Amino acid sequence: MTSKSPEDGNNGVGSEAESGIDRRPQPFRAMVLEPVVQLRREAAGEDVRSNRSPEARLEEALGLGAAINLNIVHSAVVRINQPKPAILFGEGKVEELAGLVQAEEVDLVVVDHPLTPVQQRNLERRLKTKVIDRTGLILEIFGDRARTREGRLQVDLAHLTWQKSRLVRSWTHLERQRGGVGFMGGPGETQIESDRRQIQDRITALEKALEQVRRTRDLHRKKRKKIPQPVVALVGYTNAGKSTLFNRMTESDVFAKDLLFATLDPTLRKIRLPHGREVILSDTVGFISELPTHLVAAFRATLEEVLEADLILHVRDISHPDTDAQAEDVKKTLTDLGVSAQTGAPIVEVWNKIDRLDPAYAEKLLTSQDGEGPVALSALTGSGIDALYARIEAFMGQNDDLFSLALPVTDGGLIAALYQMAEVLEREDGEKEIRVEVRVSDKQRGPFRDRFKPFIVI
Ligand SMILES: Nc1nc2c(ncn2[C@@H]2O[C@H](COP(=O)(O)OP(=O)(O)OP(=O)(O)O)[C@@H](O)[C@H]2O)c(=O)[nH]1
Ligand SMILES: [Mg+2]
Repeated sequence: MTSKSPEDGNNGVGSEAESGIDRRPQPFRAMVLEPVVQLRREAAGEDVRSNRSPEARLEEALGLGAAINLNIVHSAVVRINQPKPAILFGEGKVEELAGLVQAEEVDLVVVDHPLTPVQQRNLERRLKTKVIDRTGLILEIFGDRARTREGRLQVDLAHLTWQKSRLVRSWTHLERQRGGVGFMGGPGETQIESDRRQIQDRITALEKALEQVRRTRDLHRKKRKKIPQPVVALVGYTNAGKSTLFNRMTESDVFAKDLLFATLDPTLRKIRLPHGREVILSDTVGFISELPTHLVAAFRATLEEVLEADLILHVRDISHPDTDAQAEDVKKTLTDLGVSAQTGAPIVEVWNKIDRLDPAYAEKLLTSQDGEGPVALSALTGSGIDALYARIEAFMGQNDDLFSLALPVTDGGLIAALYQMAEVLEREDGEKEIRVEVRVSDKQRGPFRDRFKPFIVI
């Protein structure tokens, strides 16, 4: 649940002074490179990246850059015949890039490909500027977005674990927090080296703090479990439209933007479906291809809402050229998280953004829904949303039980408990007893019977 405490403010960078003076540092002049390793593509039969064209991948990388407000002055797909262990690219290419970095006054080079610590360091030396890879960039975005205490702790932990595993100087948002000015202001290499022990100490401290936060969360969740509403979780690739759909369904206004990783902290809200049933809807962080595994792990706690959901809606941007590859990535991440078709909650695909499709095709999708396959809709315009409600209701309703009860009017506690555990469909207050018709969900059936058995009429 998103909670804002006074300390949950900005991460330091980009916060504006009360006086209204904009103290934001100028955006970094960045260069984004999309390496295409020919050999690797052939060898990597199951590499999902190879399902995407280099241009599409570059575009996503640019989106990631934009998500952290980089001023991208140059971008290119770079073909590599054989990756060089020391510098990834060929000698000639590095020379050329170094010239470009100088000419364009580039402060940061993003390489959308995993870099070994050695490659990163060598490239930084040769290009005379900061170099980060995809993981580094995603960590930066997450660091920038995390608003709740738990979110920040998780990102810090993921960042430190990553840093420790690489044992190499790299700028991090932690350094910025320590008072640096933006990306470049961190301490020097020797300091990081000497900090290595401190990194471990901080990791231990963070793990402890997270444990505490999680315990509190657990308590909240246990409390929630006592309420009868089932949980419906929205998952999907970043920018698929989860938050937009969440806002439409909850009539609320969570942050939804054409921005990768707009949402980081989970949000839960209760909604009433057209037929009266109440469910809790949860919006969460989006997934992306090659989401670093330790980041997935760090966000496990956050994603527990998803793991424990009664129904998962997999929101897809069906208008995106890479929608199939994105769907594969999401499924893979869900599997990594331990949600599978066999063991986890049922998953319904929601094909979003049909307003961007050819109208005839969109119409066909809308009219050919069979109540079993994907639900096509537009979160933006609202068309098709009723079919989604109907689907959720069908899912929720299929295991419901209806009961008639006669309760003594004198027992207020009992009646309060009834409203906690069941959905009251009808109520008739008599002199001595209250007659009610109720609907009880699958997961409440056991406790409900234990408590109300003597009062059940039918
Ligand atoms: N045309 C169109 N645009 C949509 C639709 N749904 C969402 N969008 C747009 O897609 C962009 C991303 O929407 P979000 O709701 O922020 O996506 P998200 O899945 O929450 O993204 P993250 O939080 O980054 O994972 C926004 O610019 C939305 O306005 C839709 O049905 N049609
Ligand atoms: Mg979102």
